[in-house]
Amino acid sequence: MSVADTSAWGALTEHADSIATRSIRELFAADSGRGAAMSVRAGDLYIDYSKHRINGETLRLLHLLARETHLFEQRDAMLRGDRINVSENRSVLHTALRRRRDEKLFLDGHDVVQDVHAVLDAMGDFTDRVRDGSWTGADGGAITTVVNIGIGGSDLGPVMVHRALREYCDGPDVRFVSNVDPSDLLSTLADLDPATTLFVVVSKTFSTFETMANAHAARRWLVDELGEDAVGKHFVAVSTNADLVAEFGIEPSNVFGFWDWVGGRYSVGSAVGLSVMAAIGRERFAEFLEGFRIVDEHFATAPIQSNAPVILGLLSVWYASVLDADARAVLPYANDLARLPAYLQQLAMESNGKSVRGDGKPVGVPTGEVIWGEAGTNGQHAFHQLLHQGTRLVPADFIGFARAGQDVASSDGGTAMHEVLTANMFAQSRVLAFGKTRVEVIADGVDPNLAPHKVMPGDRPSTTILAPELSPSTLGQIIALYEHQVFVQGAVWGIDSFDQWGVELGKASAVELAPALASGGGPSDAMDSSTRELVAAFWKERA
Ligand SMILES: O=P(O)(O)OC[C@H]1O[C@](O)(CO)[C@@H](O)[C@@H]1O
Repeated sequence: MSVADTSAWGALTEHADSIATRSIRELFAADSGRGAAMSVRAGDLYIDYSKHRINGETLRLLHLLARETHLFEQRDAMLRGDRINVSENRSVLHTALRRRRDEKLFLDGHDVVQDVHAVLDAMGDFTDRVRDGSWTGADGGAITTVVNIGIGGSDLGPVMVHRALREYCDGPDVRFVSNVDPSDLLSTLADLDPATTLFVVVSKTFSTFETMANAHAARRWLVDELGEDAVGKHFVAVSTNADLVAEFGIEPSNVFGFWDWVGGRYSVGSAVGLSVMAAIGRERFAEFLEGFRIVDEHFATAPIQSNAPVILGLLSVWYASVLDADARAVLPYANDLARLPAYLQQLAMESNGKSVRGDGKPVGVPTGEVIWGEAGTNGQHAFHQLLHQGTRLVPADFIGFARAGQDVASSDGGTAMHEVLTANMFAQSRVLAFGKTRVEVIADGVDPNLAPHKVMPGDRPSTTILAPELSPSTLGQIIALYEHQVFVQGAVWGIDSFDQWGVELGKASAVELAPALASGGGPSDAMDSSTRELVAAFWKERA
């Protein structure tokens, strides 16, 4: 059944008209306990969802929507390993990656938790050796730099986590190459010595064009300097495709596997996190996985009223589908989380940027969200103007931390910079929600002619996620929170959130066009007129 055919859907669309008559300011005025009532804890995360365009009736109807779309049955099906990725006939078990060693989860009669821990042990042994210098390069020296080559889910997770846990990195320098733009690889290798460099080629399929192009170029760079025999000491792989890895020349003992039941964008807790483990060590990586597990447990067991991913997932459906919001801003008030918006773009948009349901029928309501953002306070000096006074509805997620890893005094010498940062975060969500009326502006002595420019409409929704500190555990908790939020959206919409057919045609088209841009190529009459002219312009410029 389409979400649009549920009784909750009809009631929510009617309810949207009535909630539109009451601003967030009015909703707060009517209930002095709203801030406490509309907040929830998941593990170490305190999540405030009070500054939304909702009241008790909205939540009641969203809960009804969850029940009518069998959200909890779908959650349980995912967690026990049913093949809920219907278009690829696969289980979806990234949650198995964070199960404890003594747990069991049988898939087709086989305990996958044992497999997960066997790979984690192998990753731990390998990264211990890289970190303590006993894994040596071809000339007997220790490895000082690890270069992760991958793209999409084989890059965004490791990049984001490595940067987020910067203060925990005490292993080799780790760098990332993803783009097929040669400048990415060349600038990364420019100051490196092949003798002390280790490449981790990460590709679930081991056939992604960009990754293979970069891996082969890196291989040539290494072999030119150290010879063919050096490859085994300087290349390891993370993949589910053992045959193609062997063809590349990487020894089976240097391959860290994962499984078809881990989607690329859900894979940072698998062997895809190998370079992160090299940077932070196996103990910290275990804490990272434990963070995920804490929120997995919460998602699996908390009642609907206090289940954070369920609440956040239903709220995002409310905005995206009922209130027609196209976008959501993700605003981490932590510079080390600067890559979180990019990571969440893939997680949310590759998962739910779809218009048909798992059964191939149209979803029938607007789906997906354009996720974007920037670390605070930088965003305040760029796009917050539109958030505050523009005409578009853009719900925002603020993410902050009570403690900074390192802190310094602010300009007044008394306040710490982290306190200023957090004051900015709280101020932004407050101003977005409550705004400033004309009466208040004029009471401040503003010229009435200028007042319209200074009125802040308010009524701009946001969620605030506050954690004690940015640590491996809290980072795992935040990622799992978002993973499950995305699951909830997809389940309500009836979407298969775990395939990505939409990116395939573009890849095939690039392969088809490549000869026209390679030497001896050029425009052809078979091309559409725009592509033909672009190819012609490309060749003209090259000449
Ligand atoms: O790990 P692979 O197989 O190289 O794929 C990389 C990325 O390409 C995609 O398949 C499509 O962009 C992503 O889902 C995936 O994360």
